[in-house]
Amino acid sequence: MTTPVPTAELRGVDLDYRSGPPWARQLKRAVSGVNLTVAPGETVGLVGQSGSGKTSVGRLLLGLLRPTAGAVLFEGRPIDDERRRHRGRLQAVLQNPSWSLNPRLRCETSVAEPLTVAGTVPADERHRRVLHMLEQVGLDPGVAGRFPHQLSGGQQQRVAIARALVSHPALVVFDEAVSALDVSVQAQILNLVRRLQDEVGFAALFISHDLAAARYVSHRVAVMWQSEIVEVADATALYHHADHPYTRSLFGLEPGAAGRH
Ligand SMILES: Nc1ncnc2c1ncn2[C@@H]1O[C@H](COP(=O)(O)OP(=O)(O)OP(=O)(O)O)[C@@H](O)[C@H]1O
Repeated sequence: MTTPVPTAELRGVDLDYRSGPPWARQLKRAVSGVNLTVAPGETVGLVGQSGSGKTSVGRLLLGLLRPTAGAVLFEGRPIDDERRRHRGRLQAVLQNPSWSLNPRLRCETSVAEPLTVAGTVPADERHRRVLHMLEQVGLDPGVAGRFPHQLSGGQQQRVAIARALVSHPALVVFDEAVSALDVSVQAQILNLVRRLQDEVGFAALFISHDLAAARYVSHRVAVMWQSEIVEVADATALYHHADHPYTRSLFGLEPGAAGRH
C-alpha cells in the first residue's frame, strides 16, 4: 500500500520575524526546525503555551508566511509558487468570527465570498451552496439574510465555519476557534468540527492552548514548546507516552480525557 501524499507539510522549517528600526534590527525565531504533516482527512492538533509559535505554523501552512529556511508543501508541491492556484482550497477559522465576517454584509454574502472570489460558480449555484452549507453547520436558512450582530457568538462561529468550508477546501486551519466561546457552546462547535470532517473530508490543523479540546477533535496531536515541536503522537497514545516534560505538565492539568478514534 502506498502512503498518500500529505495535504500539507512543513519540512525542516525555520521562521524568523524581524522587528525594530533598520539601525537596530532584531530577529525573533518563532519556528525552529519544524517537521509536520497533515494527511488527507486527518486532523492534527497543535498545542502549546502562548508565544510558542502555533499561529506562525498555521500561517506557514496556509502560505501566508514564507519560511526563513526549509520547505512548505501543499499536496506535495512547494506552496509559494502556487498560492494563487490554491484559492479557496486553503481556509482558516479564527478565534473571533468578526475577523472573517464583515459586519456590514449579510451572512449569505460573507459565506459566498470564497466562491465569488474564485469566480467559477454561477450566482444561483452559489445561493444553493450557501443554504446547503448553513444547513450543514446546523443553522436555519433564515440566517442567510441576517447581519452578524443579529446572531449569538456560537452562531457567528458556525457562519464562519460555513464560509471556510463552502469552497470545499483541502486544508482548514482552526486557530483557537473555540477559545472565545462559552464552554457549552465550545462543546457544540467541537462536535460540529468532528462531524463535518467525517462528512466533508478536509484535512485540518486545530491550534489550541487547550489540550483537552485539541485531543477531542484530533487524530494526532503535536506539542509546541519555545518554537519547536517537541512531541507528535496519536491523540490517545500521547496521554500514555508523553515524553517531554512540557507535555507531562499539560497532562498534570488535564488528567484522563480520551482522544478521538
Ligand atoms: N509579526 C511579528 N513580529 C515579531 N514577532 C512576532 C510576530 N508575530 C509573532 N511574533 C512572535 O513570535 C513568537 C510566536 O508567536 P505565535 O503567535 O506564532 O505564537 P502562538 O503560540 O500562536 O501564541 P498565542 O497563543 O499567544 O497566539 C512569539 O514570541 C511572538 O511574540
